[in-house]
Amino acid sequence: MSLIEFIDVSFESGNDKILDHISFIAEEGDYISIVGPSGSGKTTLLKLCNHLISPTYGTILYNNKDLNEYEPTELRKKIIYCSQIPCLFPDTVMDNIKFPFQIRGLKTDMEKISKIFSMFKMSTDYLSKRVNVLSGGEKQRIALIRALLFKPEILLLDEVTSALDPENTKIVENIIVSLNKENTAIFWVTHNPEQSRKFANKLLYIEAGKIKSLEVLK
Ligand SMILES: Nc1ncnc2c1ncn2[C@@H]1O[C@H](COP(=O)(O)OP(=O)(O)OP(=O)(O)O)[C@@H](O)[C@H]1O
Repeated sequence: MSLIEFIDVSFESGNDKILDHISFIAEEGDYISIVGPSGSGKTTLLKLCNHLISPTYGTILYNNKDLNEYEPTELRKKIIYCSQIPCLFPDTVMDNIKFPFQIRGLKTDMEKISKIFSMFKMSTDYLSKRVNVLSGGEKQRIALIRALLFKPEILLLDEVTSALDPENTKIVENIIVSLNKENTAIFWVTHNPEQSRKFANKLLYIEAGKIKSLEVLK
């Protein structure tokens, strides 16, 4: 079943065509690797899916309904974007981790938090640390933990292992694969050729704002 559908979507800024009339369908349970040269429009595509930006032409459907018809805050509980440079509040790790509970009007669940930290093989001692003392790789993992506390329908990942060592990259990849098995659709922008083909069922190749191919891998 169609989960996200781009129908003739363009994104322009001034005279620049950043995405140029692209159309594709992502289905439930898809794991799509998005690849292409630097500046080809990959991040722009992810931001459109999350309604952080809007198409200047064309339509995006989510569950067969125009993305514009969803209330952005509600949409972003279901479609979560993790940027390459983690976007964390400049407070403690705990302040960041509490956020997904707060926006849902829920009490912070320490058991749930401990469980997810252990999945990432991270100590909960990080909770009291301030974000500004964390390394780039630690920030990437904290942002992922925050994104995964409540299972998204679609997870948009933008080079989220770029600052991680091979061991932590493997841990993150395994977590993402398990999540995909539980039916979360994954869109993963990566410059790592091995990572792009290992787990995905589709490979979307973008060049100069156009889709050059959508290869079915499995
Ligand atoms: N809002 C905007 N206004 C103007 N130009 C933009 C805007 N957003 C992106 N661009 C430009 O569009 C192009 C595509 O950007 P985008 O970040 O989507 O590329 P990318 O494929 O993700 O690149 P990378 O692999 O380097 O992260 C770039 O040249 C960028 O500078």
